[in-house]
Amino acid sequence: MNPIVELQDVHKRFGSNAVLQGVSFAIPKGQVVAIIGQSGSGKSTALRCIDRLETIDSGRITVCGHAVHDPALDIRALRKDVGIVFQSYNLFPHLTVEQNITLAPKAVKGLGAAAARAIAERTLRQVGLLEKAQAYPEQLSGGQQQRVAIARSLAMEPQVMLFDEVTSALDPQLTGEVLRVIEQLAEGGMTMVLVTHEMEFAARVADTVIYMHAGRVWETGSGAMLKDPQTPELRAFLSHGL
Ligand SMILES: Nc1ncnc2c1ncn2[C@@H]1O[C@H](COP(=O)(O)OP(=O)(O)OP(=O)(O)O)[C@@H](O)[C@H]1O
Repeated sequence: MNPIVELQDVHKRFGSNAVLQGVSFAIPKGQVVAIIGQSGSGKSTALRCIDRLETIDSGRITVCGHAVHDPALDIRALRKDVGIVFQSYNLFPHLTVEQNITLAPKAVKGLGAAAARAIAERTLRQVGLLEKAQAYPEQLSGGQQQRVAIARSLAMEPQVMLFDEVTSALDPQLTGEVLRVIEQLAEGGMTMVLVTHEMEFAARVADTVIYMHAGRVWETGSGAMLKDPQTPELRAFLSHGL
């Protein structure tokens, strides 16, 4: 089966800092990949390259048929197929939850008010927050705001979802509710890439776990890899944490 996301020998540097040094991996449709690794190992940069938030120096990235490495890429078309959720939720504070969600479907996809509202209703139900449609972000907990951010992304009906440490800013009791939403998306067959520090979650939900170290993919395997690491680097990472 053709992968829906593929990175081939991707290199990226910021000045003298070679952040990605030949990263390759491929994700079949419907699979979940978790990228783990020490702070600064290049996880977020790899994720951002997939959505062309960073341009790469060399290598190839193909996402949903888009040649992301190509300078002539249609970025708008790529972003319709790829949703990304960050650690910070970036909701508009002066708009209701529903207005936050319907904004892009109206502006980018040209949907009318009723169709956009129907999508907001569906995605809010998906994240368990239908009753908050008319609330403002400040009236919600951090976990609820993050779930709205996920609903907002889903409202564009992406084929691939990228999650960049989406629970890092949350208290432990709010982390669970966000992870449950991601797990339900996985069960629903969404193709996803998760950059995460939640090891137990990565081991349970991801089809493939990728351990990055110093800008390279060091080990790749199923969740079981985290119980039986092969390299001293992954062993050290798992025992010492971040
Ligand atoms: N826009 C940028 N300009 C310059 N350097 C950057 C930029 N973005 C990232 N870096 C550097 O690239 C390296 C990798 O950063 P990246 O955020 O990809 O790591 P990470 O593995 O996701 O770390 P963390 O778990 O702390 O988020 C770091 O040294 C970081 O300082």
